[in-house]
Amino acid sequence: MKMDRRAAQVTNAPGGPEVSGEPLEALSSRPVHPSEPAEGIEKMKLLSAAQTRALDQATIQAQHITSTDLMERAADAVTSWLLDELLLDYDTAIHVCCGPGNNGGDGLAVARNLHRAGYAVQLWLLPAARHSADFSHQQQQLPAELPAREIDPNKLPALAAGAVVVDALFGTGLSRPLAGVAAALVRHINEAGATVVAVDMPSGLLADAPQPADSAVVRANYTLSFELPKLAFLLPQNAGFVGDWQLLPIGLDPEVIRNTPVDKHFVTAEDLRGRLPKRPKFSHKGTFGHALLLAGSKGKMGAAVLATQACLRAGVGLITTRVPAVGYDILQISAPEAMCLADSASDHISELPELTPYAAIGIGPGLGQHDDTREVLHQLLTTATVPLVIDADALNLLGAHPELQKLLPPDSLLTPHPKEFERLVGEPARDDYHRLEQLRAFVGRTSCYCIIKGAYTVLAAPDGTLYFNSTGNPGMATGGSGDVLTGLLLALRAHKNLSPLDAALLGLHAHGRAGDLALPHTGHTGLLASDIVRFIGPALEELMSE
Ligand SMILES: NC(=O)C1=CN([C@@H]2O[C@H](COP(=O)(O)OP(=O)(O)OC[C@H]3O[C@@H](n4cnc5c(N)ncnc54)[C@H](OP(=O)(O)O)[C@@H]3O)[C@@H](O)[C@H]2O)[C@@H](O)CC1
Ligand SMILES: [K+]
Repeated sequence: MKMDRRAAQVTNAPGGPEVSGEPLEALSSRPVHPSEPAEGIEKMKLLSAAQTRALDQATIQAQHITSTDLMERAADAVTSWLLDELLLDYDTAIHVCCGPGNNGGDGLAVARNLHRAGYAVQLWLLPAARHSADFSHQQQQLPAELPAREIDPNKLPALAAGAVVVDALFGTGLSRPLAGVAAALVRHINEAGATVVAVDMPSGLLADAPQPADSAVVRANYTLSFELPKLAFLLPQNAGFVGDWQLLPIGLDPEVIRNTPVDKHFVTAEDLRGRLPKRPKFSHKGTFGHALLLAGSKGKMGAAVLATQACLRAGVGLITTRVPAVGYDILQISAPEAMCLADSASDHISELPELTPYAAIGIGPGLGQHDDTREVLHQLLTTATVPLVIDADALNLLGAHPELQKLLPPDSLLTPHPKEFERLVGEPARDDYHRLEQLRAFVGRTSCYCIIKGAYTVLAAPDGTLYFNSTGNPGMATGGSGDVLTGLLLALRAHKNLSPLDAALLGLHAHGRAGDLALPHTGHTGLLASDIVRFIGPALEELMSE
């Protein structure tokens, strides 16, 4: 068997050239106003398990098909993926393990497809008191030469290391942690060393809620999800179960998806393309705003430099960077396009400059947590009347002095990583789901936008809607990457014609995309924050209106 271990190609996710039914041209020519919500971010809604089942039913009604037809589509999509992407050999042992519901029904149809195509399939059924109607229908369709054997808990199937296991035990219908034979089989699969391909969900994993820590969950190499991703795929605690996830289109009804209300989105390039206004021919530097950045302290001037450079590359009209005196030459030499305002203190920032000229203000990269700097932050929060982007030590100061959080102007954008977020809210999260609850509570309390950085950075809007970013790569987990994000976001917040939400979504996407564009030149290991800076321009260009 030849293995093709590609990364999940979420940006190649299924879908036509339309965004939520609205032609792209219409989106790009749409006027954008600062208060406008991010309409059209709905290409990849994150549905709950119950909503997924409802979508299944609604598709069947809307398209006048049977549930078996839909199951056949799902099974055909999985079969094609196995043949085209996993590049199965005819002599590879393929074990298809089926549960009692429609996930098991998918598995039966896949086994039948593979068997007909001449592959060496062994079919295993979990003992169950009841089966779904579609499962029973699929069972009747099995050819006589493909026996379905019931799993014997005392003699679990022998799974060789070179085998492929298709996990079709449980999908979105999982209602409780696995126990008994199911749990024993899952643990057996996990220990086998075979290549495990999960149909729709790794069995034992809930689509949208945590399961008890010691639950049996399949550790899949690949998870093939139908049409839309699940929240569970985007959380670090589930990475070991989900593996590389892929989306297989099965024609679920776009109109029904559009009308399904959700509070979580997976944001794709298709959602954002055309949302960044093109630079008009007669623009001048005032059109794109004058940003102020307060950053740097002795020994941490690199953060100020990287954020300044990123802000410039993201198309800001002008940037003035406030640095401690020690950083003046460093910044002037490293970012000659920026203006520099040196503080009277040598090693830290101790004075807030006059704020009148600025369209947006960023604070935090390399800032340090000196008492004087805390006072500067305090003054900034009480006097600023323009959008704020708050990062790094400014967040740590907010965490150490919670009374300052009450002063946060609405619509400020905070950019913590998980540890900074924990300091900000003053309490460790029990798990990734709890962290999302904390995030929602935080933005509800402060009326701010807040992200939590990670493989799928999540942005929470003040109304609690969550937006998961789809770009980026592990090479970006490197010093200075966050400073680059702050500079990029600052430039977009200074942009006159972008709403706070669009600025944040475009900035997060472009940051990850710039890292992805840098990757062929650097590899994961050699990727530096300054490489991300280099590709901000091309990444933003991809999102620009015609
Ligand atoms: N939606 C779509 O777009 C499409 C969906 N499709 C497919 O359908 C799948 C969903 O099918 P599904 O609803 O039948 O649920 P599924 O995951 O098979 O399990 C339900 C069964 O398991 C049982 N059970 C539950 N927990 C258990 C436990 N811990 N231990 C033991 N038993 C447990 C439960 O019994 P009960 O809870 O009633 O006791 C019931 O019998 C979906 O993931 C996808 O693969 C595609 O075919 C087409 C497009
Ligand atoms: K499964």
